[in-house]
Amino acid sequence: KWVIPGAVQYHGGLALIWHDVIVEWILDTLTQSTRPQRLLAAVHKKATRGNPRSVVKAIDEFCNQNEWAMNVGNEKGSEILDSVVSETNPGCVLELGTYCGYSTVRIASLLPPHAQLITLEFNPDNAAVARQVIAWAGVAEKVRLVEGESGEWIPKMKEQFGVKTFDLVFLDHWKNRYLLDTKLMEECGLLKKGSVLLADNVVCPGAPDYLEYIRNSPQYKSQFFKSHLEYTKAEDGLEKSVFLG
Ligand SMILES: C[S@@+](CC[C@H](N)C(=O)[O-])C[C@H]1O[C@@H](n2cnc3c(N)ncnc32)[C@H](O)[C@@H]1O
Ligand SMILES: [Mg+2]
Repeated sequence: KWVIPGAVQYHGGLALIWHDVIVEWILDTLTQSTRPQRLLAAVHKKATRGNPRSVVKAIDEFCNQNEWAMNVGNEKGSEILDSVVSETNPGCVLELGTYCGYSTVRIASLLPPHAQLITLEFNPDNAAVARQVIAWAGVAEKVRLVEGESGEWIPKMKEQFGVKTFDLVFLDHWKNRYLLDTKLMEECGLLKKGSVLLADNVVCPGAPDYLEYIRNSPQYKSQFFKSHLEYTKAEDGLEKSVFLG
């Protein structure tokens, strides 16, 4: 366990430098493994195969007790992401940024029968871990994990996967891509009246250009949900934006 200075818990920028750069580098060096590999080991040890909520719980325990990781986390997950998924009851979902599959499992476990979730991840090591986490959770048949860059794959969604439009898009990849990929989804005709965009980390690390666009565009009705950066007390939140067509 790490004794974390108060400033690191409450200051988003410091928290990210500490957990996502310094501690990760130290632990990777000491253990000769990667954070996603350690997270996967915790899933295998603590979660029940075929039980998605036990996978989510095992990852949250690992991140609260052992080491921070960039999953959406339990606070934002249970209070915002789960509610939006349940209210939207989507048939077709796109997730941008899979990492280890934590939010993928959370979303997939709430989908109605026959719904499909496509999740994009460009880091092959993360994707390899995510595949195993998704399989362990027993939600693989609802999930198509696509390895590659969002900018390259969004334009191929219709032709490669037969997608008409997405009912829900969870944006949680690198923050400078939120705006570009939203405009790309619009251009590619992937949004319809009522499609919901849910963007994580709009405060920390922050996506100011995205917020400026989505809050001022007459094509969206947008709402902010205040919360905290995953596994910390630093300010963060999600932006839910409904496409009005
Ligand atoms: C914050 S993590 C995702 C966390 C995950 N949604 C969760 O809550 O469990 C962001 C991930 O997006 C991936 N990523 C970043 N930019 C991307 C892009 N343009 N296309 C595909 N993947 C991307 C990164 O490799 C990283 O694994
Ligand atoms: Mg996030």
